[in-house]
Amino acid sequence: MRLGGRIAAAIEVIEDMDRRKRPVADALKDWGLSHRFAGSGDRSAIGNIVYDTLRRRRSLGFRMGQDDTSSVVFGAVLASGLDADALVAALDGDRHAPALPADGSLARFSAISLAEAPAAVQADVPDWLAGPLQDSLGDNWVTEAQAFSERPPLDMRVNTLKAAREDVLAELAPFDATPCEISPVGLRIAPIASDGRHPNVQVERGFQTGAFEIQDEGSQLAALLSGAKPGDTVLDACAGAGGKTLALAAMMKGQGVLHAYDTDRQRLAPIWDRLARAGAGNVEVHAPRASLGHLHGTLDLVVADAPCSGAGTWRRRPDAKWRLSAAQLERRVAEQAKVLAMAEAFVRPGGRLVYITCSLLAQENALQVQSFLQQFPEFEAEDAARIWQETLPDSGARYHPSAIGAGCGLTMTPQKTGTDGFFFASLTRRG
Ligand SMILES: C[S@@+](CC[C@H](N)C(=O)[O-])C[C@H]1O[C@@H](n2cnc3c(N)ncnc32)[C@H](O)[C@@H]1O
Repeated sequence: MRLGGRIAAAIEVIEDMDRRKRPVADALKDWGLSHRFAGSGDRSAIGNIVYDTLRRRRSLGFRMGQDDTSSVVFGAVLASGLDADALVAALDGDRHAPALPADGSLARFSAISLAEAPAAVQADVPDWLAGPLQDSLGDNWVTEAQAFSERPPLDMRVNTLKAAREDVLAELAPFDATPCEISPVGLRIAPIASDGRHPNVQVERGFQTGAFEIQDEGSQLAALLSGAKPGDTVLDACAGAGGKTLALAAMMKGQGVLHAYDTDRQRLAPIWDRLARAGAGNVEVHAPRASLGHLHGTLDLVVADAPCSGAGTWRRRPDAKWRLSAAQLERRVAEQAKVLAMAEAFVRPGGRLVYITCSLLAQENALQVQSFLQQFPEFEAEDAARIWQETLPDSGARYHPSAIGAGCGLTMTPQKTGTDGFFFASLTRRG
C-alpha cells in the first residue's frame, strides 16, 4: 500500500471507532480482518497513524484549522515529520488517497504555534478534564498531559523466580532492550520509531518459559513499593489477569501465601496459565463469589489495585482519553471506595493496605485515600517518600520522591518517572 491508502485506512478505522463507540483496538482488528491483502508493514503503519492521531486529536485539529477525522489524520502524518509538499507529492496519482484537506490547512499546520491554543487543546484533553488535571498535577499540568501524548516504550518485568535480568537482557539484545532506569527487574524497548512496530516478544523463549512478562515499569514499581516479602500472607484483592499477582509472587520467592481475588471471572481467567508459566507456586486463586471471610483480620498485606479511569495509560489507550466522562469518573470513584471498604477488613492489626490506581486524577487517588482515612480512622497513611527511598535507593535524583509528590501517596507519570501514570499509597492498621 502507498501512503494514500494507509491514510485512507486510518480515517476509516477512526470513523468506525467513533460511529460504533468502541475501543480503537477492536476497530483496527476488524479492519485487518476485512482487508486481508494488507501486509504486516501496512498494518503497523496504519496502526501508528491511528494511535498518533488519537493521542493528539485536539491539537492536530487546532493546527489544521478543522477537526474532522480526515484533517486530523493528515495532521498526524505531517506531525510525523513529512512536510506539506512531500505529502502532496507522495499522494500524487495515488487513486486510493483520500481528498486533501481544505485549502490552506496544510500550510497553516506548520505556520501556527500551539502556544496560541487554549490550555486543554495544548494538553490534548477534553475541556472538562482541564480542571481536574490542573488540581491533580499542579501548575505544570499541560506539560505533564503532553507527555501522555508520546508513544510509549515496551516494558518487561523479569520474573526472578525463573531468571536473572542479565539473562533476559541477553536474550532480548537483538531488540535493543535496555535495563529500566528505576525498576531493578525491568527491561525496556524504546518507543516505536516512524512506521515500525515493537517486536512480538511473546513468541520468544523467555516469555514462553515464564522468564519475563510484559508490564509497564510503573506497574512494576507499584508492586515493588508494596513491600511484599517472603513468608507474608497477602491478598491481591483486584487481581484481574494477574499482572500485580505475578510481580508479588516473585517478591515473595514462593514463601508465604498469596491470595488472588477478583469479582470478574472473565478478567481473572488468564491468571491460571500465567501463574503456571511463571512458576508461582504459592498463589491461591479465589473464584468470584468465593467466601474469603475466614481471612478477615489476618493478612499482613492487602493490595487493592482498584478499577479506575485508566488515565495513566493514555499513551497506550488514547481512545479512552476522549471517551472518559465525568459520570464514568464518578462511578469509578464509587467503585474504589467500595473496593477499599471490602479490602480493609482483611488487614491484621499492624498490617498494611496498599492502594494503587493507574490514574493521575486526585479524585481517584489522594482524595480517595483521605476519604478512606476519615471513614476508617484505625488506618494511617505511611510516608510514601520514605517507602520510595527505602525500596528504590538507586533511583537517582531525577526520581527523588519530592519530585513525584510525596505525602499520603506517590504519583508516577511519563513526565516524572518515564512510566505510565500510577498512584501508590500504603495505609497501616494501627494495632
Ligand atoms: C486495575 S484492574 C486490576 C489489574 C490487575 N491487578 C493487574 O495488575 O493486572 C481492577 C480490577 O478490579 C476488579 N474489581 C472491580 N470491583 C471489584 C471488587 N469490588 N472486588 C474485587 N475486584 C474488583 C475488576 O474486575 C478489575 O479486574
